[in-house]
Amino acid sequence: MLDVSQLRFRYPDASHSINARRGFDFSFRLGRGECLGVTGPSGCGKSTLLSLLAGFLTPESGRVQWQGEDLLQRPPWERPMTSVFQEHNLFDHLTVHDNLALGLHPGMKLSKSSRKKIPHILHEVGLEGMEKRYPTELSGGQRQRVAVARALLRRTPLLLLDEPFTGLDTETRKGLQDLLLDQKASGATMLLVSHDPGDVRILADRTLELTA
Ligand SMILES: Nc1ncnc2c1ncn2[C@@H]1O[C@H](COP(=O)(O)OP(=O)(O)OP(=O)(O)O)[C@@H](O)[C@H]1O
Repeated sequence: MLDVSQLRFRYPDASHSINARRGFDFSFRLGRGECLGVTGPSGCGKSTLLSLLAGFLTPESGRVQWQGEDLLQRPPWERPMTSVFQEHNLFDHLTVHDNLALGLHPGMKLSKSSRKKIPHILHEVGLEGMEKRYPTELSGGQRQRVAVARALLRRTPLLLLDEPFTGLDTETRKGLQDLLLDQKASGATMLLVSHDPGDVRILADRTLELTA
């Protein structure tokens, strides 16, 4: 279970937003294999919550536990989670293949069976044959699909998804949703930030509605 309790945070320079000045306070619990839809108006703190969980921001106080273990003590790279943000998920100087290989092994040392996973996942996200392209040679939606593919390959127990379907056509969106539903069925726990009630309805078991 992911147990987030009274996780408090305030941006040091929050002068330009009432919401951020007041500070944020998040509490919820999420079981293994569940998806929490995080919704609310622009600026209510959805991305802030994901950054706190991922360890990119440090809370003033509160608790984040996964399976009873305190995650706040761990640096971002040692937390059992993968994030997909709205953009800037990929390394522009690496090919699609190498971006995915990094998801499988930090030193890109892949076994034979791991190597086979790359063309397979590219096929699954509708990008077969694009291994040698660089992210700058892809559309925004294609880059997003590579980012989701990498998150799926990593198979971490927790997935933090911030508007992962932005800019995707209906068919691609449906394909990625099916992949994420499969991942959920095999036990992945997810937080899904989305403005789209349809995405939330399809993937989320519960919603956390944040207010501005
Ligand atoms: N680095 C920062 N310094 C100061 N304030 C910030 C910083 N980053 C975000 N904020 C403010 O904190 C609030 C929450 O931002 P956040 O990005 O979490 O909102 P959000 O709910 O994800 O919005 P959106 O739906 O538009 O992506 C906003 O008012 C934003 O202006």
